[in-house]
Amino acid sequence: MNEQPIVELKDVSFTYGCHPVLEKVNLNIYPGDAVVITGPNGAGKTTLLKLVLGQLKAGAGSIKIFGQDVSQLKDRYRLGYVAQRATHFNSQFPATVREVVASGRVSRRGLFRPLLARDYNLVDETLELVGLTDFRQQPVGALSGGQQQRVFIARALVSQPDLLILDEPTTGIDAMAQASLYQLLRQLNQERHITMLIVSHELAGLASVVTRQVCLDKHICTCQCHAYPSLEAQLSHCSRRTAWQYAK
Ligand SMILES: Nc1ncnc2c1ncn2[C@@H]1O[C@H](COP(=O)(O)OP(=O)(O)OP(=O)(O)O)[C@@H](O)[C@H]1O
Repeated sequence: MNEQPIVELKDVSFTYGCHPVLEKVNLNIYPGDAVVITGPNGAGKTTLLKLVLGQLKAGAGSIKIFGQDVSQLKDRYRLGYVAQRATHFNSQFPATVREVVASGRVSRRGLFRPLLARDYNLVDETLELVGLTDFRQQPVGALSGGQQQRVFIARALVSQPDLLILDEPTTGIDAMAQASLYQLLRQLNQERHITMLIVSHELAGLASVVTRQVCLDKHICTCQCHAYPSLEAQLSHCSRRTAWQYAK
């Protein structure tokens, strides 16, 4: 592939104190990819996302985002991030859905520059895209878990990121909300061409969304891009592998 990767991890290692978590991890993500990272609890998946976001610094190796060293990246709004358990929201929190989504525009505009009419137009378009137009004036704490997850996806999308990063996006939401979230993610990737990096254990549900799966165990990241006749076969292999790792 000649295209420049959006994310390029080369021999990345990371240690919390004296507890090694990632060792010589290599991973490239290209424009248009929808990559899911799976692996057992404690494998280092969230740690890897934090390294990509520049929230943690690798102990060894290099991380490039849009071709720049992650520590030099200026346009942070190009990375849209929905954290794990983003939906564990205080139900008394007074902000409306529209206000929470609009706050995602601040990183694009700059902290001291007020939002303009065109920013609010984009907020409303994004609310429409995620199916929350009718809820825009409601307090975000009053929404269901699945609806709140959409609010946070909209908040990440409204800065018009080149890469959307989602950590366990389906945690705590029911099967119907999960199915509609998968449909939204598929639409964002296939129709809007948004590149995605998703951490999830929900392999079956994501089969129709992702273009590639990466299995992360504590030390090794294995990309099995072309080894299987179908994505389903690849996912099935990785599920078995993960189950085996749990059983160890
Ligand atoms: N701030 C921290 N300080 C010390 N150790 C940490 C810290 N954060 C995570 N760890 C440890 O690092 C390892 C990897 O954690 P991480 O959260 O990246 O795993 P994960 O694969 O995302 O797990 P899960 O699937 O449970 O979310 C775990 O053993 C965890 O206990």
